[in-house]
Formats: sequence, C-alpha cells, structure tokens
Amino acid sequence: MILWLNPTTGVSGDMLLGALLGLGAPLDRVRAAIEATGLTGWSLSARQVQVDGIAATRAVVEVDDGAAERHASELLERASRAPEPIASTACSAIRAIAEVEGGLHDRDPEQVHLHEIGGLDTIVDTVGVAAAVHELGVAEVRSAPIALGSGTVRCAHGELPAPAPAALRLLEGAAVIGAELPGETVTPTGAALLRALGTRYSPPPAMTLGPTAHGAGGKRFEQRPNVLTASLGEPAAGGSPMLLLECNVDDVTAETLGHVLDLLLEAGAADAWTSPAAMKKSRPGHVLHVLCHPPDERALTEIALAETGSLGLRRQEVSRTALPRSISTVTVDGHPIRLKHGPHRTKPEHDDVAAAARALGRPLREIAERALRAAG
Ligand SMILES: O=C([S-])c1cc(C(=O)S)c[n+]([C@@H]2O[C@H](COP(=O)(O)O)[C@@H](O)[C@H]2O)c1
Ligand code: NI
Repeated sequence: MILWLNPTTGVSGDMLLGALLGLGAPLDRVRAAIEATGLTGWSLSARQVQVDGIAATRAVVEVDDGAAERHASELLERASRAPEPIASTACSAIRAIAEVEGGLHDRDPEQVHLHEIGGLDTIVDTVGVAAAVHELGVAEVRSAPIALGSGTVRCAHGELPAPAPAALRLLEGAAVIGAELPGETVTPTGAALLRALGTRYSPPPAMTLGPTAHGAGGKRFEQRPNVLTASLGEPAAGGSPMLLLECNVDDVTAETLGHVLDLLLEAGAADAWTSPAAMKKSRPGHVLHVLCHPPDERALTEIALAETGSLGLRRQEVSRTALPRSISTVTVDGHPIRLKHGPHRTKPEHDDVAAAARALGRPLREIAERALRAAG
C-alpha cells in the first residue's frame, strides 16, 4: 500500500497520527503498541472535527508529564519496548531528533537534554504513527512538498525562528515550499517521522486511489484549512517498488550472520539472506542481502551496519510482483494452524505445523495434510 501525503499546512506528529487513524488504522492496536512501551498516565483518542468545513480526525494525545526536560536515551529505551517493526521506526525518529539536537547543542545525542521535543507525548506520537502505518500495511510513503511557515515560534529555548532549527535539519533532503502561513507549520517530531518512514518527495505515484482522510492540526490559519491530507493507494500493476540492500562481509562469524538475519526479519525485512562470495585477497566471505519496503530502509540499514561492522551498504531500487494472499486458521486436534491462500495453492504455515506435530508426537507431513483437509 502507498501512503500519499499532501502537507499544504505542514506536518506534526499528531496531524500525521490523526490522518492515519482517519484512514482506518485501528485505534485499539495503536494503543496496544503504545501500552507495550510501559508508559503510564497517557491517553489517545480520535475525535471527528470540522476544520473550515473539512471533516478531519484530531488525534487527542494527553500525557501526565511533570518533567521540563529529558534525555533522548529515556525515550529510546521506552520506544524500543514496542513490538517490531514498530519499535525500529519509532526509535529511528527519536534517534534522528536526538542527533539533530545533539548537533545543535554540541552534545552527545543520547545525553542531550530535550525540552518540549523530549515530552512523553513524543512516545505516543512516534510509536502511534509507526503502529498505524504498520497496521495499514503501508509499504511506501510519498509526499508533495511540505509547506513551511515563517516568523517565529515560542518554546523553552525562548523565541526561535520558524521553521525551528531542529525541524530544518530534520527536513534536509525533503521537498519544501514556502507558504504564506504565520509561525511553525512543521514540528521536529513531524519531520523526524517523515524521515524515519523513508518518505520520498514526488508527484502522486501511479496507483489506484483508495480512501483519503485529513489529520487536524491544532492551530487555525486564515489562508487554508489546517489539515494534513493523506490517501492510501494500491501500486499500479508492474510490481511494487522495493529496495535491495547489500553489503559484503569477510570478517564476521557464521553465528553473527545468522543473528543479523533473524534481527532483520524481526525488524520488518520482506526477506533477508546471505550468499557465499570470493572476496578481495582471495578471502571467502558472504554478501548480506535485505529486501525491504522503502519506509523500513533506515532501521534495517542501521541493524545491518551495526551487527556486521561493515563500513558501507549498497542500495538498489527493485520492483517486486507479489501475488495476493490471505490467511485463515484451522485446528488439528485442538492445535491452531494458519493456512496461507494464494491464487495457485494453499500452504499450512510451517511454524504452526511443527508446533502441532511436536505437541501431538506425529509426523510433520501428517499434520500438514490434516490441516489442508480441514480447510476443505
Ligand atoms: O525541545 C527542544 S530541545 C526543542 C528544540 C527546538 C529546536 O528547533 S532547536 C524546537 N522546539 C520546539 O518545541 C515544540 C515541540 O515540538 P514537537 O516536535 O515535540 O511537537 C515545537 O514548537 C518545536 O519547534 C523544541
Ligand atoms: Ni532544547
């Protein structure tokens, strides 16, 4: 699924979350991901509102937060408790904020003191958006240029120019356009989320357009309704865009390679594998391959580089044709077995078959056949 954004009055974490909830991301699943961080004293609801005549969804985020400032490491520790791949996306956004603030304040990113950006609402915004994107099955995020306001914004640092310095650094590489809008239109959290989602800036891609929703912003502008427009679309025939990330390694153990493959798959890689290669100085080595959706690129690159110690990684845009599939569940002697249905065949999930075979003390093949028979 492609998520297409039209930020004609900019973007903030809660506008993005409101738009995704308006598109149908299930609120209970989004709340469950935030719950998993162990955060207490927070609430998230979706309110239907009218913004200058446009029906929009406001994500209402409330947190009990007495702290005036906080280290990024505390936010990272909490966000990392969310299930994967949600944790990786949320941590990638928080890490980007920390790196930019560290650069601005000349401090170590994890130890830099964050003021408003370090509020606990940042956990709700980042984990909430990452969960909503995951629930909607978004494989790619595209955006029109982001409208930037002007003037100043008041915050804990005093009066800052708008766009704020942190937001501008987080937007490096993004398409932007000046708008006659007073004050701040892009918050650092909104910019960090677009970055963590691997957003690409272009006209709407070729797709079959699905639903559209609007995420309501908190401020009111004279010029236009303060909403973030978001649409979902199915990629046009001819395959969906994916990325193939690769690096060559000749100095890691087989245990490390197995471990990194597990981590990459847990973090949302569509596939991850190695192939043997004869490398420089006649050394036997491996090529690590990772196939992924563009929004997962940043998180997966970090895992691959951190775990292998490689100093670089190649990326290629590839196109993948994926057949439609659906999942149903049958039981064999009380043991649930998921069946994956494609256009050409139905296949029992191996992990479920193996678990049932072990529990029942029966051969794998017998359980798989019985699962298929149970499907009729
Ligand atoms: O909290 C900090 S350190 C902070 C730094 C900056 C800089 O640009 S530097 C800006 N702000 C402003 O705080 C609010 C909150 O942003 P969210 O992303 O949490 O919504 C916003 O107005 C920033 O411009 C805070
Ligand atoms: Ni600060």
